Amino acid sequence: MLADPLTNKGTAFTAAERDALGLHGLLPPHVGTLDSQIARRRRVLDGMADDFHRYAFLRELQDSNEVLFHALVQADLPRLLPLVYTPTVGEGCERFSEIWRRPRGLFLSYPNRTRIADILADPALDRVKVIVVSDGERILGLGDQGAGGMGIPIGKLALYTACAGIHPAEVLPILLDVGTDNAARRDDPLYVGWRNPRIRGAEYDAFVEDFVAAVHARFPGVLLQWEDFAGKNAYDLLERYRGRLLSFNDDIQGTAATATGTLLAAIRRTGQPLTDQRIVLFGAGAAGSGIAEMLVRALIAAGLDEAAARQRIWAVDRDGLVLSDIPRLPPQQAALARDPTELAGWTMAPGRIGLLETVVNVRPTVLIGASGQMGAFGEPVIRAMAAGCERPVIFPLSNPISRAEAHPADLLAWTGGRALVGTGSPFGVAGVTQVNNVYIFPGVGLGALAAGATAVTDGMFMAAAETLGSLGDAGDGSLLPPITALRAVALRIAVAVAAQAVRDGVATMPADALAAERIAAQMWLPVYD
Ligand SMILES: NC(=O)c1ccc[n+]([C@@H]2O[C@H](COP(=O)([O-])OP(=O)(O)OC[C@H]3O[C@@H](n4cnc5c(N)ncnc54)[C@H](O)[C@@H]3O)[C@@H](O)[C@H]2O)c1
Ligand SMILES: O=C(O)C[C@H](O)C(=O)O
Ligand SMILES: [Mg+2]
Repeated sequence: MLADPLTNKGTAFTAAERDALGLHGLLPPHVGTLDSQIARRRRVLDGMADDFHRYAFLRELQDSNEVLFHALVQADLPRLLPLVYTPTVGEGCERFSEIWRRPRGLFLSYPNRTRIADILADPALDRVKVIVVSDGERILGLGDQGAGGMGIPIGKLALYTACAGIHPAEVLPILLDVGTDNAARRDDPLYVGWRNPRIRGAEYDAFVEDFVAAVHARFPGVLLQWEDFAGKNAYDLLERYRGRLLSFNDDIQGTAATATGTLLAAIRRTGQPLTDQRIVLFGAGAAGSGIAEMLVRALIAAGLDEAAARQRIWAVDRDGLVLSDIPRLPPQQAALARDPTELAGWTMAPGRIGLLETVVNVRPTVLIGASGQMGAFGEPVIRAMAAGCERPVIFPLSNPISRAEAHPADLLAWTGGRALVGTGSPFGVAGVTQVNNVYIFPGVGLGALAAGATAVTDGMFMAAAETLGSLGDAGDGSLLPPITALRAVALRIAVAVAAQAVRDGVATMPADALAAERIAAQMWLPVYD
C-alpha cells in the first residue's frame, strides 16, 4: 500500500486503516489530511532553488503518491503547470537520465521489439484508456532527446488527469526508444536509453507497425496521442494510423485547434472578420502546416472557396517564403506554396525572401511562429507588421521559453501595446495569452472517450477550436480563459467534441449519454478513497 503510488496515502492513512493494514511503525505517528500534506509539499517547493529541482521533486512525488501529487497540482494550476509541463519539462527531458528514479510508463526499445506484446500484457495495465507516445525526436524546440523524451508523455498525461479527470491508473506514457542521433546524450555515461543511432526507414516503420498492432490487440478502444515526433514521421504516422486506431497527433491537430480557436477569439476582439485576415506562418513543419490547413477549413466555413482561402496564407520556412518552384517541397508545404508570379510587385533585394521581406510586402494582420527559432520575430519584422495594421495578432508558439520567436514584452513594446499576443510557453506578462495545446488535447481526448468514438475526425477538432474561441477570456486582456479554468475548458470542449462525433457517425455511445453532467460525473478528482 505504501510503495504503490496509486494506493499510498502517506501520513493520511487513518488510525483505523493503520490497524487494518498493519501500517503502525512504518509511518510517523501524526495522522494528517490531504490539506496538511499539500501544505508540507508547498513549503518544500518554496524553499527550492530552481524550477528544475522543483520538477524533479514533483516527479518523485507523483511516483510515491498520485492523489497528493494531483491534489497539489490542482490546488494551484497556474504555479504548478509550468513546473510539471512546459517550460520546465523541457529541461526535465534534457536531464532525464540524471533524475531517473522509478519506472513510470513503458520504454519500448528497438532491441525489445519482439517482446512488445508481452510487455503490454502486464495486468497492471488492465485499466489503460489513454496512451501518449513519443519517439523523443522533436522534444518541444529542443530536438532529439532520445529516451529522455519520456518526460513529455508523462507531462501530457498528468494533464489528462488534472484537466480531463482521467484516473491515473488509466493513463500510460510510452517512449519508443529507437535510438538517438543526439551525440551528447549517447555519449553521456548516465544516459538511460538505447545507445544507438536512430533506426529509420523500413525498420522504423515495421517497429511502429508492431507497436500499433500490439496496442490495438491489447487495448481495444484506447485513445492514442502521438506526441513530439519529427515532422515527416508526425504526418506519416497520423495518416497511416488514424483510420485504424482512435488516435490523433497533438502537435499537428491539437496545436491547429488551439491556434485557430485563439485566432477566432482575437478577431472577435478586433471586429475584423476572418476572411479579411492576411496570415503569415513562420515555420511550416508539423505545427505550422497543421495550423495552416485548419485555417483553410475555417476560412472555407466563413464563406471563401478553397483557392481564395489559400490566398489568405503565406508560409515561411528555413528557405524563406514557400514558393511552388522550390524543388522537393514536403507535401504539407506544397499545399501552401505561393505562385512565384505573385512576387512581381514586391519590393525587396534579390535573393532569399525571408520573414522581413514577406511581412513588408504581405502586410499581415496575423503572424504565427512554430519554428523553434529563438528571437526570429525581431524588432524590424514586428515594427513593419505594426505599420501595416491596427491590431496585429502575434503568436510566437515555439516552446520552451528558450525557443520562443519573441519575448511578449518586446512584442507589446514594439507595437505600442497594440498587438494581441499569444505565446506557447507561459511568460507571466499581463494580458498575454498562453496559446498551448493544453487548451485542446484534454477536452478532445475526454470527448472522444465519452462518445466511444471509433476515430477522431477533423470535424471534432474544428468543434474543439470553435468552442475554445467562444469561451471568453480571463478578463485581463488575454484571449482565452485563465489556466485556473482548464478543467472547465476541457469539459466544454469534450461536450462539443462528443456531439460532433455523433454528427460525424463515429460515436458508439447514445447522444443522451453525452450531456455535460454525464461527462463531468466520469471525471476523477484527487481525493483519498
Ligand atoms: N504552443 C503550442 O501548443 C505548440 C504546439 C506544437 C509545437 N509547438 C512548438 O513549435 C515548434 C515547432 O514544432 P513542430 O512540431 O512544427 O516541429 P517541426 O520540426 O515539424 O517544424 C519546425 C519547422 O520550422 C522550420 N524551421 C527551422 N528553422 C527555421 C528558420 N530558421 N526559419 C524558418 N523556419 C525554420 C523547419 O524547417 C520546420 O519546417 C517547437 O518549438 C514546438 O515546441 C508549440
Ligand atoms: O508541449 C507543449 O507545451 C506544446 C506542444 O505539444 C509542443 O510540442 O511544444
Ligand atoms: Mg508537442
